[in-house]
Amino acid sequence: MPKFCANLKWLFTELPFLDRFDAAARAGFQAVEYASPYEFSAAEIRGRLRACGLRQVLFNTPAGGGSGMACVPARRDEFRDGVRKALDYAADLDCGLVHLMAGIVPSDLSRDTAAAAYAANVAWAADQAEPAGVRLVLEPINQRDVPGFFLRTQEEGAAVVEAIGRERIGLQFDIYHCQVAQGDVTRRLEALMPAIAHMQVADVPGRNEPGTGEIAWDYVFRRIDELGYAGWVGCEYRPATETSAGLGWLKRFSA
Ligand SMILES: O=C(O)C(=O)[C@@H](O)CO
Ligand SMILES: [Mg+2]
Repeated sequence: MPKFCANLKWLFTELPFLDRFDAAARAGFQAVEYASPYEFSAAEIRGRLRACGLRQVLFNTPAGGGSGMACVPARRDEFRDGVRKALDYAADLDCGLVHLMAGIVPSDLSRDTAAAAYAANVAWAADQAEPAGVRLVLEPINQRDVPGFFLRTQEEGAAVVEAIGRERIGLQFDIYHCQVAQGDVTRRLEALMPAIAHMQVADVPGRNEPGTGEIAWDYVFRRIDELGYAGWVGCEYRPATETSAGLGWLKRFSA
């Protein structure tokens, strides 16, 4: 069974954000991820991580009021400031992965222009991240949840990873997005595993706990193990009722 970390943007939302670290630790998680630490000082978050004995696995570059901006040429300076800020937080929180948010292609921009900006921004960011000991990850997001998001498929993300170098950046394979956008999840896991640096899970269609929808998680988790994936899997789902009451799937699928 893979090792799971709690996504504190989606889980334990019954509590204020800084109280979610203790709740995650009490629920048995050893690591956490979330979208944005920036509303708090790194010292505040570091204090919670240390008090709860939790590891910080991942967070995102600043979203810029949306889903990032790496594909938008006019926002390059804002993008670069965000990467620098993310790397500062990553150093303070001893976080090895940062999700570089691609952004939505503006309606007046051609996809080729967005792709050129994205490639240049990812390359620049990888040059900043490498000496900081941070591996950037790129996540394709389905077009139903985020229409116009730049990275649409797992293969598009993997192609950028291969172009920049998988030892420098990786693919954030969110099984929920893969199922919604493309399906054929385990074949894509098999084909793209060398590029995958992080995974996330939620069931389809409700984006609730594994076991509440159409995905055969016992088979998927078995294939992830058989493929030798040693990274973390983020629990990025909306609890169907209350977070702790919904954690039974961890036992159900690990039996
Ligand atoms: O939406 C998702 O899926 C994520 O992983 C977010 O962190 C990106 O917005
Ligand atoms: Mg995700």
